[in-house]
Amino acid sequence: MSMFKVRSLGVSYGGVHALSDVTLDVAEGQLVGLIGPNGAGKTTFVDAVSGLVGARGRVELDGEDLTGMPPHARARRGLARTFQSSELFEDLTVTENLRVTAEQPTWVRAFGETFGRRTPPPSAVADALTTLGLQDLADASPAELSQGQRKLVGVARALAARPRIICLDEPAAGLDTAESAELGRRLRAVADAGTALLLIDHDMGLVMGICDHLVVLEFGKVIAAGPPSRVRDDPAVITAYLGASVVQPADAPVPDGGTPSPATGRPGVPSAPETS
Ligand SMILES: Nc1ncnc2c1ncn2[C@@H]1O[C@H](COP(=O)(O)OP(=O)(O)OP(=O)(O)O)[C@@H](O)[C@H]1O
Repeated sequence: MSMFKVRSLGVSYGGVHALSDVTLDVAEGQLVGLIGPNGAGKTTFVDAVSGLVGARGRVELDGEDLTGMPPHARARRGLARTFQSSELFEDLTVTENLRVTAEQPTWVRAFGETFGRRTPPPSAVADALTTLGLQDLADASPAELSQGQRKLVGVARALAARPRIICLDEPAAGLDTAESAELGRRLRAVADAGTALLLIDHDMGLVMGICDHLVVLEFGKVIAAGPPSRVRDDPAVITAYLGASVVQPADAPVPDGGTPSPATGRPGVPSAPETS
């Protein structure tokens, strides 16, 4: 059953219709990928559902209407997100970075509990470190971490707030293949443990390999949705990624995910990862 429901979401920046009538569902523990060429509206979607930009339509979490709520109120109800350029607090250890989201000031906690709001338990930080495989780095400072580890800490920090869903905006950007694969394994573990994920990324090996369901945007509209195996063969998706002028036979080799097509400069057609 759908836990996160978005209905007919629309966003316009002046005359630019960045999103039009986008509907999307995420079930508990489901990992849904939101993909599309550059400028398709993916970040705008996350900005809109998290309340950072005004939008038409409706956003619902666990049956509660979030539409019109400010970002902090949506976060309090369990909607977390990461940013494309999410930075860690460099003066804090990994554990302390997680505590920033996990621990609320006493008065906020008391106020929230009075009105029945969720309060993350003390184990939230330890659980997030374990799920992301970061226990051995708990006392490290961000300067000591690799790029891949920093991304894992960013996800752990969102997870430490015990959200119902995390929207991840390009978490694999800048990672090498091995780091991206490790991130994928950890994201799958987060979802399998019950936290829903909405994953935006241009790394098609990652997206195709771990997502349960994909939604594809082009020019702010949904052009395809379904399981990865079906979406990757959808003619509208192939055209969106390669450009309308390029006709690609079904069995033709495809460029790697994220590699610009020479014809269009757009990222490669979604391709399934190789399985070993
Ligand atoms: N603040 C803004 N003001 C005006 N136009 C904007 C603004 N933010 C985004 N846009 C436009 O909205 C459209 C969608 O942009 P968005 O960043 O959501 O796409 P995206 O799919 O996330 O792209 P990318 O994969 O490159 O990150 C684009 O045409 C973009 O130029």
